[in-house]
Amino acid sequence: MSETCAKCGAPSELKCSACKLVSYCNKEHQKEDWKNHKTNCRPFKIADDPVIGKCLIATRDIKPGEQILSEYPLVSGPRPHFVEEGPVPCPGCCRLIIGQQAARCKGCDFPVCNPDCPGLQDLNRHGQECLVLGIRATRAVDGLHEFYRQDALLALRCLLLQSRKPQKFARLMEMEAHLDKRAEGTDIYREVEDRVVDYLLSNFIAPLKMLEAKSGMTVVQQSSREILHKICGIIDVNGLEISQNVEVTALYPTAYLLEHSCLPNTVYSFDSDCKITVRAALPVTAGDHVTTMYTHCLWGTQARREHLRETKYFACRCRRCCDPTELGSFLSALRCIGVEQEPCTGTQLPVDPLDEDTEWACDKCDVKLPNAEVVSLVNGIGEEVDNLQYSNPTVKELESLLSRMLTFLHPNHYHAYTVKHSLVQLYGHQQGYTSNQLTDDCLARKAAMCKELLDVNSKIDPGNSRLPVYTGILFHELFLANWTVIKRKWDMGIKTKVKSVLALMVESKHSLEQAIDILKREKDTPPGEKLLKHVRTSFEEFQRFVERNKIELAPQKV
Ligand SMILES: C[S@@+](CC[C@H](N)C(=O)[O-])C[C@H]1O[C@@H](n2cnc3c(N)ncnc32)[C@H](O)[C@@H]1O
Repeated sequence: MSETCAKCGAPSELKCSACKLVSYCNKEHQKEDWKNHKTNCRPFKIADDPVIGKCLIATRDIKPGEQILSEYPLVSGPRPHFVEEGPVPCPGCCRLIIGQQAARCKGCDFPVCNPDCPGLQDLNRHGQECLVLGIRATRAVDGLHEFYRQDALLALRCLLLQSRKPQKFARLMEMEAHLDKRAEGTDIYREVEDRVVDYLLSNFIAPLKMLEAKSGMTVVQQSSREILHKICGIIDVNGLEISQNVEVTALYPTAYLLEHSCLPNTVYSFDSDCKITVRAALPVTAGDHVTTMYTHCLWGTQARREHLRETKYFACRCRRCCDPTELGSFLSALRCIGVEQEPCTGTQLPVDPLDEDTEWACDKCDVKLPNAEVVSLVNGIGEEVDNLQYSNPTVKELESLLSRMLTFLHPNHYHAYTVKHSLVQLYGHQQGYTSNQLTDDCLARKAAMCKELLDVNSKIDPGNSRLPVYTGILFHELFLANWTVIKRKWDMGIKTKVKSVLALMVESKHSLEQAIDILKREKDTPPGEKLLKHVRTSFEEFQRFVERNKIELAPQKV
């Protein structure tokens, strides 16, 4: 980022407010430079689409890795999850704490990480809401989660913005809340009414209104039920979740306009002050919509579309959703078992993936399946996978479930993917399957599984924007499988003069380089940082081996 004037080179503090990428020493130089800067400033415009609403359209070609926007949130706060038990976020810093054992805020008695947490005094964080929460005189004895509802804090923070930062409040109120889909009588209305609206109104806003009437001073101008419902809708539809040791939800002035695609062309990251930076993950051409992903990349089309319908109130029609094969990944596909007299080896795919009740048809025989049957089969297998995953499974248990599910599911089905991704991390590590104990066949199976899953990832996440840690793990585990094979061969005197060994060395180096390249961007997340450390250690060991044995490989970039 430039700290000298883009026009004259003098020290400068005034940044272009749109892109924050260039600085000027004064307004005149900024104006004079605009002709030159406007082609590099924010590379998008805001458009209004009849289906999507407001969205961002690229105004020039953008290369992968290039910054698209960077900005601070209008407001941020504890993620509004309904918490019935377990850890809760500290209202000062949003780090998770055990409420029952935690210290309490001196002002309002809410559980906090530490009474001196700097966020407790900060007006942009807990500082202002604390004054309102402190109005309630009673303190919790039992039912801590009912008494101190962290899930209502962000809504209160948004409400209080109107007196302190009216412009930010006005921008917030422009956001889509989908109130028509959250009207009285819906489950979400009842949930929000009970958990947030009644809670805030009866415990804090009503007493605040009495104080306002007595003093003649107004702290919150608008505090009706309707406005609180609207705020909760805005948070649910537009909030971005930040999970870096904290549980924060934040609302951004421009980034909220990123529309959804199941094949997004951007990736975003946050710094410790919740500043978001959005970069291109794929090449973006002038005129393209600038997109992100609101749902889970590793879910099949029906699960993703249902999630989007229920939480964001729209029907996704992106390229991946329209394609029965999901871009050739076959993530939702089933195996066709044919009929009794004529077993089949074909693949069952949805006839119309955009129809929630689509028929499924085989690509080889005439067998068709009703959607209800597919849903029941897939949900049943999904439950088995979840139950097994929670029980710390053994390799044998996972292998057995995988072999049973593959009677009905395509090998790339997302339930099979989950089991295989666990298996590749246990082969070579779990007792009985450590690298010394693995048979050559098992090593070959591990490497093949890694490659299958990497192939799926390259189709559904070509920009490595959604699955970087999954992909990093796969490249590293592929390296570990190959590495064990190489060392075994080496010990038998089969060295790089043998073509297959040299090829394995080259593949190993490539796997490590790919893993490091992808994980470098994840170094600020706890799982990314931990994995990157392991991969770098493997890379150093690999390099020492190459040097010691004077092996000639293509030049190394990392
Ligand atoms: C975070 S907001 C994005 C800004 C919004 N378009 C607006 O006008 O304020 C999310 C909402 O945008 C719309 N949206 C986003 N992506 C969409 C898509 N791919 N197809 C249809 N609607 C979409 C939906 O109404 C969704 O609930």
